[in-house]
This record gives sequence, C-alpha cells and structure tokens, in this order.
Amino acid sequence: MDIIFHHPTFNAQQWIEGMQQKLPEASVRQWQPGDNQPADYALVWHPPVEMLSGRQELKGVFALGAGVDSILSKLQAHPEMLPKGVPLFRLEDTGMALQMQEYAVSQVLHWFRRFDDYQALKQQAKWQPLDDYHHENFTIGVLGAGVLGGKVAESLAAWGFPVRCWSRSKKDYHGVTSYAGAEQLDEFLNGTRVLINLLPNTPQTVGIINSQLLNKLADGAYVMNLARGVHLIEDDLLAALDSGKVKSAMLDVFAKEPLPENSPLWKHPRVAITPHLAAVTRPEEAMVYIAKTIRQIENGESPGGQVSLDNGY
Ligand SMILES: NC(=O)C1=CN([C@@H]2O[C@H](COP(=O)(O)OP(=O)(O)OC[C@H]3O[C@@H](n4cnc5c(N)ncnc54)[C@H](OP(=O)(O)O)[C@@H]3O)[C@@H](O)[C@H]2O)C=CC1
Ligand SMILES: O=CC(=O)O
Repeated sequence: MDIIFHHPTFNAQQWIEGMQQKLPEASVRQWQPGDNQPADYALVWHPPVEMLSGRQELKGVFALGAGVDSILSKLQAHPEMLPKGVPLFRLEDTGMALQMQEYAVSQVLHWFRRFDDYQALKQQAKWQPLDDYHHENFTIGVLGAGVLGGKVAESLAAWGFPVRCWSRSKKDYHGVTSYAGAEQLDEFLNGTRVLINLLPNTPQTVGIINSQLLNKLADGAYVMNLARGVHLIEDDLLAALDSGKVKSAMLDVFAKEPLPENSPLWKHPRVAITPHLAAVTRPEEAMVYIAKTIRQIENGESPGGQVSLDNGY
C-alpha cells in the first residue's frame, strides 16, 4: 500500500514515521512535484492540483482538517483534481471537539460572569459590583450542530445554560433544543443571547451572519465565530457592535487571514481575536483515525467521515 503526503506547514517526517508505524504494511512518502508514481491514499492540505489529478488508482483522499472548503473550492476550478469516484474524507473530531469545547465554554463563562465589563472598569480604576447575569436570560444558540457544534452545545448545556442548535437535520443532543432548516432559523434566533458559529463553509452558509440575522438576536447579544470568516459580514458586525445590538464578539476566523493590520476589528474594544486556532489538527489523534479508516476501506467496510460532494461538507 502506498501513501502520499502533502501539507504546507506540518512536519512531514513526523507524519511519515507516524503513519508508517500505524500501518506497517504501507510505504509512506512525502509527495514532491513530478512524483506520479502510483498511490493508494493521499493525505493532504492545500494540495497542488498536479498532486492528485489523474490518480484514478486512489482509494481515498484524506483532508488533514475538519473543513474541506479550501479543497472543494479548488475542485471547482480544477475538477480533475479529484478523479471521479475517489472518496474524500475529512477529520471528524480527532481531538478538535475538546478544543472547541474549551474555547467556547471559557468564553461564554467570561461573558456570563461579566469579566469583560470588569476589565473595562479596571481600566478606569473603578470598584463597582455589577448585577449578575442569570442562566435563564443567557440562551446559547449554536449554528451548525455536527461533530463539533453538537459537542460544544452539550458541554454548555452541562453548565446549566439553555442551549439550542440549528442544523439541516434534527438532532437529539442531551439538554439541547434542536431547530432544523431555513424555516426554523428565525425561531432559533429569537431569544438567542450568545451565538456560536460552527457551520461549514458552503454556498448556503456564506454571509449568513449579517445585519438581518444579528437584528433577530436578543439585545446585547454576544457573537462567537469559530468556523470560517466568510460566514460573517464583518462590517455588519461592526455596525451591530456600534448600535449596541451586539455587546461583544470573539472571533477566531476572518474573511481574510491573517487579519490585515488595518482592520477595524483589531482596535475595537469589544472584539476579542485569536488567530484561527480554536481547534487545531492533533497529529497523533488524526493519524490513528486515518489509519483506522484506511483499514476499514481495505476490509471493504464503509467508514464514516466521507465528505458529500453534493452537500459541500
Ligand atoms: N476555527 C477552527 O480552528 C476550526 C474551524 N472548523 C470549522 O468548523 C466547521 C464544522 O466542523 P464539523 O462540526 O466537524 O462539521 P460537520 O459537517 O460535522 O457539521 C456541520 C453542521 O452544519 C450543519 N449545516 C450544514 N449546512 C447547513 C445549512 N445550510 N443550514 C443549516 N445547517 C447546516 C450540518 O447539518 P446536518 O447535521 O443536518 O448535516 C451539521 O450539523 C468546519 O467545516 C470548519 O469550517 C473546524 C475545525 C477547526
Ligand atoms: O480550520 C480548521 C479545520 O480543521 O477546518
């Protein structure tokens, strides 16, 4: 079995040795331009078109992340990049759900305990106890209730918050009210105080967090974007922050990354920023998952994690 690997920043040696150890029967190599020797599987992130095109012999391509938007958008321009019938897999959880839970829970508690307000008071050397917020007025809405959104929603429900989620199909997560489809989006938004985005980037979800949507949230809402920058219209968020409709935002992803130095988001006192690391690929967990999936394919089973090219996620 031959496996080729390409990632613009990961330590290729670590991945080659790790995969080799997990699949001793495999021969794993870092793909180099000009290498068109046969391969059974490809592990990729931002793959050059020539790495995959024409490789009809592939039994699977593995995206080394959860979101496959960058691969799918490249496929639009170069459909030959994924030969017909070759399945595309992505990482499901592999340690990312826990990271997303840590990120979301810590920030929700930060807002709920009004640490942002106390930080602002501290700047003025003001000793001033504020009114408590109450769980019943702190409804959390998670946009996108898949592998990551579902786990985030459940972890926040465990803290006693009213939690709801929105997805294409109905969910049954513990302590979480499920809304599904475009027809239930308004109901989901109505009363949502904290909006957390974990949708995939698809033509249906681009620009979904816009003025219209923000205006449907509870007054003084909080917005956390953990999915993709293109989901959020940044100017609409800034307007909602300035009007007071949105009280604070925590952003991990941006329409343009790295976020340009002249973006007004940097200087906004009620916007917190992290550089797209809410949940990163953990090599060891990812390799265990990929090796298991490869074994399932080799045994003729149908593993999970296959991307639907029709749905775009
Ligand atoms: N900032 C970061 O560091 C990271 C960001 N991400 C982002 O998080 C995203 C989510 O990952 P993951 O949870 O694994 O993905 P999943 O595919 O498991 O979940 C996606 C969810 O979105 C729902 N959804 C998709 N399209 C629509 C739509 N049009 N309307 C309503 N709901 C929709 C799906 O509904 P249904 O269940 O019904 O299909 C599903 O619940 C990734 O695509 C990636 O962009 C991921 C990792 C790290
Ligand atoms: O943003 C990261 C991913 O895995 O998707």
